[in-house]
Amino acid sequence: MWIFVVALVTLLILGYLYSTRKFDYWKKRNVPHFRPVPFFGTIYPVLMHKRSISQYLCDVYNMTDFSCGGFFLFDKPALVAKDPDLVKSVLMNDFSHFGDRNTAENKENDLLSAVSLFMLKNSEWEEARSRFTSTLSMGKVKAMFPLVVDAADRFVEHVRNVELSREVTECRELSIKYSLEALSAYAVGIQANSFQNSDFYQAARNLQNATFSRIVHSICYFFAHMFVKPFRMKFLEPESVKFVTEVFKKNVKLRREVEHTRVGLLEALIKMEGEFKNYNIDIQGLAISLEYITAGFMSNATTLSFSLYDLCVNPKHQIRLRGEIRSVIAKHGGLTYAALREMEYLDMCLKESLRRQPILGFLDRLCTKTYQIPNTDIIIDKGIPVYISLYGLHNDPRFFPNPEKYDPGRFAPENRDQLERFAYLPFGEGRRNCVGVNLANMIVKMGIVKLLLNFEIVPSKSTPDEITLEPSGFITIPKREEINVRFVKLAE
Ligand code: HEM
Repeated sequence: MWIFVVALVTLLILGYLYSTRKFDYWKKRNVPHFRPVPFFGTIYPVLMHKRSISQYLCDVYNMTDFSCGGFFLFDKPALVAKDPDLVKSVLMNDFSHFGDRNTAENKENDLLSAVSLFMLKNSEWEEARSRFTSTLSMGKVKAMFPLVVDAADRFVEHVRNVELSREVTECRELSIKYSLEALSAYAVGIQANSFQNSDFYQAARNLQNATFSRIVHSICYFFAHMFVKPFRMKFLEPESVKFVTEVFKKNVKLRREVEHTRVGLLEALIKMEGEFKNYNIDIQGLAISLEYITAGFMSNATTLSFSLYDLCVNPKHQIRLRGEIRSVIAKHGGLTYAALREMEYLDMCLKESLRRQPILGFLDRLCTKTYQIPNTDIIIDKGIPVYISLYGLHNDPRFFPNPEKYDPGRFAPENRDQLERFAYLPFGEGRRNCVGVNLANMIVKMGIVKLLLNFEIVPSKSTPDEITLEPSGFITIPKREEINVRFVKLAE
């Protein structure tokens, strides 16, 4: 018994000493920081599900007026870059020090996530990025336009047949269906039939569903790497990955057997077999197709639903936008790719919604070489994660006066010069920015345009004054059943 007690006390003392050994890291460097507690560092609000990762990083951002703020991931010091010049250095100028993300490496148990562009590191990332980018050239995105129009037409048809008779429509769920419909025809080569709640829709929906287990896994992938390998964690829900993999393989096989004239992602992935070394279509190819869905469809959908909410509760902007849409379409003789790109007010509205609710609330980078913060004597070591809080920057009154106000005018051409470029980063920046930005813009804008051409979006009896967010997961998610609106048919 005594031996057991002594062993336990010794273990606790050793654990305490180990977990606190770096707790003077930020103090020594005069960087303002949250005060850590043994074993947990400063991130217990995230572990207790009181704050999402994004909210927590915003708390660090707001804690200080200094150019950066420190905190502790368990025993490990980490930094939030606050000053836009420092943000620029981390994301762009000093990319050679910050080329990787601080995500767990887990090739053994979770190969498909490990080879995703989001997770890859070093030279493997460079190669994968050029493969991924080649599937999203301007020409390819333009070629997707008819597929997106088709999906948007089915979206309108669904609203007309099903939603118009409802008092309340939950906008996010609806946007998820449209977004998957718009992406899957290109990315997996099938019509998703989301509006009929198909099996494919269910599987894609579940890939990153905010269940307790997925939330724990994503917190560990970003913040607590030491648990990922021992507990054989997987970033995406395994059963859904299996389902999407089968659909992918079946459709690749079909494409090989029958020559297709359509230019889709699968054709591009097959073509890569002769073009890239270190490329296997069943691993790297599948990872690209899967990442279109994981990185793309929820982000598009949530962005669209926030935009529709903003237009619903700001009717004067909705009316102005509808006016622009009609006049640009009339000028072009139809809703063409060029017409969509010319809609300036649409662009301003979307930018403002992404400012208020960035879908990824933070960017993360890993310091891979000792680094001196410019114009200071602060040196940070290799291995220190550096975060950029998009919530913090996008809601900072220094860069966006009255940040709580919905004001698309901030992004009007005449105001663009006043914008602090590195304080507005909904798609990230630098060489690791969002590879799907053009496609995302096309899909989200098309959804807004088609809906506004056919319907008025008005508040329902349960439309909230403000959207509250889930304090979990790593992407921004509104609370369940939160974005409620009502669709009303426009007078002919
Ligand atoms: C409105 C929708 C979207 C938003 C707001 C969004 C936002 C972002 C952000 C903030 C990042 C991190 C950038 C950084 O660290 O600097 C990112 C990365 C990424 N996004 Fe998107 N995204 C959207 C849609 C898409 C789509 C449609 C795709 C795919 C077709 C996509 C694929 C990716 C990939 C693969 C990365 C990782 C890039 C890399 O590490 O090289 N995203 N996205």
